[in-house]
Amino acid sequence: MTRTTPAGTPLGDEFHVYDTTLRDGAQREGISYSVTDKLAVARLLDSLGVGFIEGGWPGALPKDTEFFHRAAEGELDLQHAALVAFGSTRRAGATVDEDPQVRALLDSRAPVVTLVAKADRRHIERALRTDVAENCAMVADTVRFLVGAGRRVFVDAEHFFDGYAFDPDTALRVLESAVEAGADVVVLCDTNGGQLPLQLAETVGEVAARTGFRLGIHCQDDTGCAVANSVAAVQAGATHVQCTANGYGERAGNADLFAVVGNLAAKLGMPVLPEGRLEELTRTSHAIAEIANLAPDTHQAYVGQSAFAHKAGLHASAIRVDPELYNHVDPAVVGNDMRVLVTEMAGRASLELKGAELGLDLSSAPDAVTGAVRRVKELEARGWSFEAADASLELLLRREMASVGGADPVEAPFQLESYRVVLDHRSDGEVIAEATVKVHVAGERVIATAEGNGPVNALDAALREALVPHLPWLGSVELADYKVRILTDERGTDAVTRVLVESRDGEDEWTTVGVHANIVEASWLALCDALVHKASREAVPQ
Ligand SMILES: CC(=O)SCCNC(=O)CCNC(=O)[C@H](O)C(C)(C)COP(=O)(O)OP(=O)(O)OC[C@H]1O[C@@H](n2cnc3c(N)ncnc32)[C@H](O)[C@@H]1OP(=O)(O)O
Ligand SMILES: CC(=O)C(=O)O
Repeated sequence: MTRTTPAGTPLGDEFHVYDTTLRDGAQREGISYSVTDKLAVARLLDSLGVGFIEGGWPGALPKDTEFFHRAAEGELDLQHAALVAFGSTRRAGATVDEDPQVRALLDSRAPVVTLVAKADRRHIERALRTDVAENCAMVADTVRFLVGAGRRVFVDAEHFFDGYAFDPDTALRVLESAVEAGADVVVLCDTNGGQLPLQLAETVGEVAARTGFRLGIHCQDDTGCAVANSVAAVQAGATHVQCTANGYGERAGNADLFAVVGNLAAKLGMPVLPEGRLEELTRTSHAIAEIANLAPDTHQAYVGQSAFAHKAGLHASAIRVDPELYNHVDPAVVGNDMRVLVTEMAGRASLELKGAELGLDLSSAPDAVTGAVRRVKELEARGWSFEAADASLELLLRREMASVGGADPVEAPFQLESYRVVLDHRSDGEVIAEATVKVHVAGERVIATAEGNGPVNALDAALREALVPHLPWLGSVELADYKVRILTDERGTDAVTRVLVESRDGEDEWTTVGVHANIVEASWLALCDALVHKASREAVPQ
C-alpha cells in the first residue's frame, strides 16, 4: 500500500525526513563533535529511521573528510538512511572539474550531495561578487557534474525567502538552473530564520504552483518559528523537510527533528518514520544530547522530561478523569511519560495521582489526602519543594495515611540524640570537616565520628559509621548528588536553605529535600529522609 500525506502525496522516498544534525547542528555555539561522536549520532538517526543524514562538509573540515572516509570504509552500516555530503557550488569564474571543494564531495563517496547555492540577488552580487547568469551557471555546472558522476543531488537555495521577496525572477532562475541540470529537490531555505508561518507557507505554495518542482524546506529558528514554518511548508506542498536533533543549529538553531516528526506523524497522520520508530523519539533525543555534551532541554516539545508533566491542581483533576483531557497526544506514542508534579499548586487529585505513581492507593483515604494537600502547601510556603523530591513526598503521604489509620506508621530505623559538626582550617590551608553523631539504633546508644571534605560529607560519613554495623543494608546507599539553594524573602533577610539530596543504592535512585535556616540542619533533614526512605523499602520489599 502506498503511504500518502493527507493531501495525497505519496510518502516513502517521496517524502524525505532529512537530518542535518551533523552539519547545521554542528554550527551551534558550544558543539564540537569528534568523528567518533558523529558516527554515533549517525547510527542513532539511522536507527530512528530518518531518510537522509547530512554528515558534514568534506573538504572544508578535516573532521568531516575523515567522517566520510570512515563511513565509507565500513564504520557506518546504515540500514535506512542515505548519507549526504554537503558543500557549495563551484567558485565563480572557475571550472567545476578543477574545483577542489567539488572534488572533495565526490571523494567522500557519499551517494547523495547537497549543494548550497545563493538564491538572493543581493547575496549573488555583494557576497559572491558575481552576476545572476554566472551564479546560475555555477549551480548548473556543479549539479550536472555530480549527477554525471552518479550522485543524487539536492540544492539548498540559501536565503530563498528574502531573495524571492526582493527579486522573484532571480530566485526562480536559481531553482530552474538546479532542476534542469538534474537536481532532485530544490530546498527553500529560510537562512536567517526571519520568516513567519503564514507568509512562508504562501511563498511555498506559490513557488510550487509556478514551478511544479519538488520542493524541500530548511528553516532556522530566529523567530522561534522553525518547527511551525517547516510544518506549514509541508502543508503547502514541500515534500522534503530538513531538521536537526533537538533543534541544534547556527544561532538560535534549526527546526527540531523531534517536534517536526512528532507533528507530521501525530497531528497530520503522515507516517514519516518506519513502523514502530516514533516511540524512539524521546530516547534518541536524549542520547544525542548526551553525545553533544548538552543537557537535554527538559521543556522540549514531545521529548522533554516536562513535556507531559502536569503541575496545576485543576489539570490533575481533569487528568484523573481522563489523561487525554490535558495531554495533546498519548506520551507513549513518542516514548515519553506523563508525570504529575506535587507542589503548592496541587489539589486533591494531584496527590491521588502522585500517590498512585508512587504505589500508594489514596482513594479510600480522603482525610489523608486533605491533610497531605494542606501540609504540602504549608511546607512549600516555607521553602520546601516536593516537585523533584519524590521520596520525601512519599514519606509525607505515608505519614498522613498513618495519621488517619490508613497505613502503618513510618518508622525511622534510628533516633538522633545529637550531632555536632566542626570545621578545622589547618595551617597548610586545608579545610577539614569533622562530625560526631550520637544515635540510638537497634537498642544501643552509638557514638561515631568521621571526617569529610565538607560538613555534609562528614555528617553523612559519621551517620553511616554509626548505623551500618547495625543496619547493613544501609551500606549500599550512597549520596549521588547534592544541591543547595538559598531562598530569601523580599526583604533579603531571614534566608532559608533548601537542600536536595539524591541517593542511590545500585538499584534505585531517589531524591529527598530538607529546609532550614541552617544549611547543615537542612542537609541533615534531607539525609534522614533518604535513609528512612531506604528503610521503608527494606521493610516492604518491592
Ligand atoms: C547557510 C549555511 O549555513 S551554509 C554552511 C556554512 N558552513 C560553513 O561555512 C562551515 C564550513 N566552512 C569552511 O570551512 C570555510 O568557510 C570554507 C572552507 C567553506 C571556505 O573557506 P575560505 O575559502 O577560506 O573562504 P571564506 O570562508 O572566507 O569565504 C567563503 C567563500 O566561498 C564563497 N561562497 C559562498 N557561498 C558560495 C556558494 N554558494 N557557491 C560558491 N561559492 C560560495 C564566498 O564568496 C567566499 O569566496 P571568496 O573566498 O572568493 O571571498
Ligand atoms: C543551507 C542552510 O543551512 C541555510 O540556508 O540555512
